[in-house]
Amino acid sequence: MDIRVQKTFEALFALEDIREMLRQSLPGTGLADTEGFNGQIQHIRSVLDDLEAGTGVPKIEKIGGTLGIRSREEEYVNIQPIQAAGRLTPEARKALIAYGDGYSTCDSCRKPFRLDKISKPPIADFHQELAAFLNMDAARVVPGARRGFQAVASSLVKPEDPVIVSSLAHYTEFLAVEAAGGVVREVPLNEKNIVTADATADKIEAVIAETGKTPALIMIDHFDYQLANEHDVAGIGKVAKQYDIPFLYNGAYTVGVMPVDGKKIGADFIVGSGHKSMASPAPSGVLATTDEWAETIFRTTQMKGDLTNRKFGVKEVEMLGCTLMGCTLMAMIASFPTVKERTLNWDEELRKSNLLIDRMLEIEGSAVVSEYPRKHALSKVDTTGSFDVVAKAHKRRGFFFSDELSKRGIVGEFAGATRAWKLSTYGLSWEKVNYLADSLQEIAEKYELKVNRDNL
Ligand SMILES: Cc1ncc(COP(=O)(O)O)c(C=O)c1O
Repeated sequence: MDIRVQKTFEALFALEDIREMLRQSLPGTGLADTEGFNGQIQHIRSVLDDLEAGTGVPKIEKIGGTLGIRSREEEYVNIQPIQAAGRLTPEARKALIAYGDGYSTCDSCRKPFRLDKISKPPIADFHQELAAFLNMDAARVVPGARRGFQAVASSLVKPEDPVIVSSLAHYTEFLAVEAAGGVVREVPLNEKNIVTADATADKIEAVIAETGKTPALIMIDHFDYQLANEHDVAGIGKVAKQYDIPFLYNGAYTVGVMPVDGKKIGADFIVGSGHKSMASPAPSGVLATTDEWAETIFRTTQMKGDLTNRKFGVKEVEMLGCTLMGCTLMAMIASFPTVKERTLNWDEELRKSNLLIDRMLEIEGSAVVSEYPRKHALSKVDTTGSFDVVAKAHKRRGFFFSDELSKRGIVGEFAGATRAWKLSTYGLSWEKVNYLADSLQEIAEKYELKVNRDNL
């Protein structure tokens, strides 16, 4: 179904739901049956009827505007670097409405009273599917990848313990280590801005020589947030085994967009971000582990009340009992079939990413800062020698570029950024990627920058 039609159906269902809720909560007030309300529902219905009959063109923009629906994906080419793979599926949007109440997932919570054990809706099954999806033994949902780092660091890192991270590690890894009292030790990048297995082993040796302590944990991002370069996680997994150091694989930029096999990588922990890469609302994420570590990370409380003797033995300490409740989790579950499916199309996403970068490199003075050819849909480019030259002489300065892009229906770049900036092609159709590439070259030529189309 056309995405605009799908969204319109959703809007209709939402309005009908709201009307029903108002009828139930405020019966007899007529609030739910005003002329405007019913008229709007009627109007949307007729538009959809026309569409079905093949006779009408829907004025979706108008309907979307009335309901406040964000329509950036349908009407624009959105190159926002970090939102692309987190955008919700229509199924997730429906789940948000249906499960909006905070504890709505808990209606059928029965013994042993824990989120990951609930069978209706099928939350327990989802946890198993998540673990299988990552080829790990156990999984929990967490409020963001950062809470996954925190759970692991808090379980394994003691005060003053060194923890190995990448020189491109995300700041939330630093904070997780700091909260546990540990100290980060960064692995340097090689000349291609990659973290290698050898450099990791050297850093471990250096830390042992300096502190007399074996690091308590290694945390490495498969693709980092600055350049989206791919780091040698499988090699680092082997090094971690050799030194007997637990290894946390940060899949914030991979879990949900490309296949991730925890056992193959040799990861003891896999952390993913729902709102970054799993078409889920914030804050959501996943923490998966092996049987070897599950009891440590998902340990249950031993605490007993001194006056009441109360115990809550089934609750997991690091999860604070239960984690994602209500619509956040249900939307994650609703998107999961699509998410699983789309990881199989990663090669195609890479072809689109490379097509765009190739065409951008045809603009004289443009460069790619990320490794190239691209292995990710997110890239950092440097247009200091092209669009920024124009910006310097333009009365709108750096904003000329955003003006030109938005005139062409392209959004999501950081307004005013004409030097080094990030963009993502994730989820864009071929048509949109080609249009984007054409537009960039068109803007370049408009301002007399040379475009070498030799590769075409
Ligand atoms: C590489 C990387 N790791 C972790 C995170 C944190 O993810 P979350 O927002 O799910 O906690 C981010 C978020 O920007 C990231 O880019």
